[in-house]
Amino acid sequence: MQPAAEARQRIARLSAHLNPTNSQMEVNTMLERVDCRAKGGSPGFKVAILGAAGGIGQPLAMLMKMNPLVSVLHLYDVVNCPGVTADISHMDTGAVVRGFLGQQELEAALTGMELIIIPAGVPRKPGMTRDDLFNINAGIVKTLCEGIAKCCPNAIVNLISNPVNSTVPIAAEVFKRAGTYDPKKLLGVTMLDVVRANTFVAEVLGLDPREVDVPVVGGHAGATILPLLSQVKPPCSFTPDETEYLTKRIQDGGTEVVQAKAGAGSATLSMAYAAVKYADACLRGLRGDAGVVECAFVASQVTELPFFATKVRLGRTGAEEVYQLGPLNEYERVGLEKAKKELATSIQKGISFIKK
Ligand SMILES: NC(=O)c1ccc[n+]([C@@H]2O[C@H](COP(=O)([O-])OP(=O)(O)OC[C@H]3O[C@@H](n4cnc5c(N)ncnc54)[C@H](O)[C@@H]3O)[C@@H](O)[C@H]2O)c1
Ligand SMILES: O=C(O)C[C@H](O)C(=O)O
Repeated sequence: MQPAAEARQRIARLSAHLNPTNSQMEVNTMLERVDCRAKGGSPGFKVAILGAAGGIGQPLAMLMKMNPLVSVLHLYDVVNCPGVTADISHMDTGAVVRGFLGQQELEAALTGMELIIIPAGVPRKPGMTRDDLFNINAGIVKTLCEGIAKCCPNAIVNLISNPVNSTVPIAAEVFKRAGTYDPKKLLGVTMLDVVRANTFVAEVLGLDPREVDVPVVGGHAGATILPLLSQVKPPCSFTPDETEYLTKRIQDGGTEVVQAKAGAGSATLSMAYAAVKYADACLRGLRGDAGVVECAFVASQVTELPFFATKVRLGRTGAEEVYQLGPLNEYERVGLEKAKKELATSIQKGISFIKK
C-alpha cells in the first residue's frame, strides 16, 4: 500500500477508535493534510489572503509563504494577483501558492480554507480618520464575508480592513444573516497596536521590545486604542508624563505613519509583520498548542458593548476564552469610558450598514 493511503487509513481508524469526539470535519481536515503531504506539499493549514496584491497583502503573502504552519496559500485580489502569485510561488518554502483574480474567482479562492486574512480595502491619506474609509471598505468587507459564509463557513477570519471597529460588526451581521456566525471565529486584528506599544514602551524602559508585553484593549482607532500601562510585563511604573506620552503615541501610531508616508498610504510593513504574528498565533491555536494568548477585537461580554478588544486565548475553535480587563488605574478608567463611547457609535454604524 502507498504510504499516503496507509496514513489515510490509519487516521480514519485512530480517529474513530481513539477519539470518538472528533467531528467528521476534523477528520476530513486531517485527511486533507495527508493528501497534501502526498502531493509534495508540507503538512499544515490552508490560508487565504484577500487583498493580497496590496501594500499589506504583498509582504503578508511573502511572510505567510515562509510560515511552516501553512501548507496551501491562496492569494486573492481584484488586481495584479497573477504577478504577485508568480513572484511568491518561486520561494523555496513548503506552502503551495495559488492566485485568484476578480470576483468570479472568489469562491475558488475560499473553498476549503481554514484561515482567511482580510487586508482588502482602501487605506487612509493624511487628514482622514479610519471612519472616513467606511463608505468604501464596508461594501468590500460585506462582499468578501458573503463569500466566506458560502464557501468556508468554518474558517477563522482575521479582519484587518479599516475601520476595524465597524468592519468586524459588519462581518458578524453578514455571517448571522447567512446562519454561519460563530463569534469565536471572527477576530478583528489589533495586533499592530500591541506591536507598537511593545516597541514604544521598550524604548522608554531601555529594554529589548521582545521582552515587553503590553495589553492593548478597546478597539482600533484613536481614543478607542487603550494601552494598559499598569499591566506591562515585566512589571514597571511610569511617571504621569511618561503615561501620557506613551498612551498618545500608541493611539496615534497609525497617524504617525500616514503622515510620514504623505499620501502614499498607511502602515503596510509593520502591519504585515503584525498580521503574520497574529495569524501564526491563530494557527498554533488551531494546531492545539496550549496557552496561546493575544489581544483581538472580538464578540465580548467584558463590557456592555457587543465587541471589545482584550486578550483572548486561541484554540482549536478560535477565540476560546475572552479575558477580563484586570485591575485598571484611574487614568485607564477614564480612558476606558472615553473608548467605550466612541466604540459604541462605530459598532452601531457597522450593524446598521447591514440591517438598513
Ligand atoms: N487593522 C490594522 O491594524 C490595519 C493596519 C494597517 C492598515 N489597515 C487597513 O488595511 C486596509 C488595506 O491597506 P493597504 O495599505 O494594504 O491598502 P492597499 O490599497 O495598498 O491594498 C488594498 C488591496 O485591496 C484590494 N482590494 C480592493 N477591493 C477588493 C475586493 N473587493 N476584494 C479583494 N481585494 C480588494 C486592492 O486591489 C488592493 O490590492 C486598509 O483599509 C487599511 O486602513 C489596517
Ligand atoms: O492608521 C491607519 O489608517 C492604518 C492602521 O489602522 C494603523 O493603525 O496603522
